[in-house]
Amino acid sequence: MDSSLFFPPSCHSTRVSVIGAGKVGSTLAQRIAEANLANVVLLDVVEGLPQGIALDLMQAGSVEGHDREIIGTNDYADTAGSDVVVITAGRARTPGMDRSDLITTNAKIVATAAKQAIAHSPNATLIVVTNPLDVMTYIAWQVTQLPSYRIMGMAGVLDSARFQTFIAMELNVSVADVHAMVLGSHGDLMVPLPRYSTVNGVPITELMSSETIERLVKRTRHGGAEIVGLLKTGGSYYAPASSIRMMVESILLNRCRLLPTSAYLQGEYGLEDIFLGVPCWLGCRGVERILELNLTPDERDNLSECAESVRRGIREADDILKSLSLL
Ligand SMILES: NC(=O)c1ccc[n+]([C@@H]2O[C@H](COP(=O)([O-])OP(=O)(O)OC[C@H]3O[C@@H](n4cnc5c(N)ncnc54)[C@H](O)[C@@H]3O)[C@@H](O)[C@H]2O)c1
Ligand SMILES: O=C(O)C[C@H](O)C(=O)O
Repeated sequence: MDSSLFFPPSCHSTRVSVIGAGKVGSTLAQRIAEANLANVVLLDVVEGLPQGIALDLMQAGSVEGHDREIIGTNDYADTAGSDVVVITAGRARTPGMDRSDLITTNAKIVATAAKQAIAHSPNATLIVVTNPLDVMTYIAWQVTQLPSYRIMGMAGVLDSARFQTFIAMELNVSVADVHAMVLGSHGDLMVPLPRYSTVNGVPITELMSSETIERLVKRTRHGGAEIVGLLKTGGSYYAPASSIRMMVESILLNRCRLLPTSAYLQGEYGLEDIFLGVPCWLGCRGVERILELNLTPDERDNLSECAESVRRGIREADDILKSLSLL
């Protein structure tokens, strides 16, 4: 029998490359394959790690019932032609650390990873996850020179998911009805927006006292540190992987969902030349459009404070990368 009948020439399958096969990267690979969104290439510097995880995930696929290919590799050539590249490579913080303490280690990792990944996939949309998030997204943009709409950072979906969870837990209602919005930087200064957070359209300001809302806002701002304090050896990864999956899906399926995203600002919210969390429509071109919400003077001031702290981080990262001739 002619075996070519069983192996027709392969056609283009959507491909997502995940750089960094640690907790977040490997969980994301699982989420993407099990949602049947795309084939996945998982890359790490540790030999055997991405290969082992990919093989394990492929074998899970035979039970989960998807035919997605998951490749593990240490070679960027295997990521060629990716539609989306996600960077999760780098160190995670441990108790007592701030995300900004990771700048020295992660700036170098992200700069090298972004450059190599985009060299092999020049048409990809790039999503940065490594912390400190808004600083690392700026670094990736600087080294790749991608058009700004094709590069973004994931944090707002995760921070909003945390706020949504805490609201649902407090009111004892289904989280499916809760929609929340968190803007700004991925750090203690982030800007949760109770005015734009609702239970099936009803603003939470109608459902809770201002003291309760303030308590939930504070818990959201420290949501990452709360998990780091419990896990001790690193940070969260299930909710981050779900959040990245949602962004990847909106891009690959051109769903144009309105998601809080660290995006390049060129005058929006009175800010320029910075990546910061703002509401964006994500579609096949990446950041299709940024929504400028009406903010109160306090909310605007909080956003400016976020921008200042991100700028300090960018200056620190730039100095490190220049000293290493990476910029
Ligand atoms: N933006 C967010 O909301 C968010 C959420 C969770 C985690 N994070 C961040 O994501 C990063 C990864 O977290 P994790 O829990 O998966 O950490 P992890 O330690 O489990 O995994 C990191 C992986 O990166 C790999 N790596 C290191 N240098 C590399 C390089 N040059 N090229 C390729 N791979 C390299 C390591 O070998 C490791 O496997 C951390 O910086 C963490 O703070 C961000
Ligand atoms: O808190 C961390 O260090 C990881 C991540 O940014 C998170 O918010 O869970």
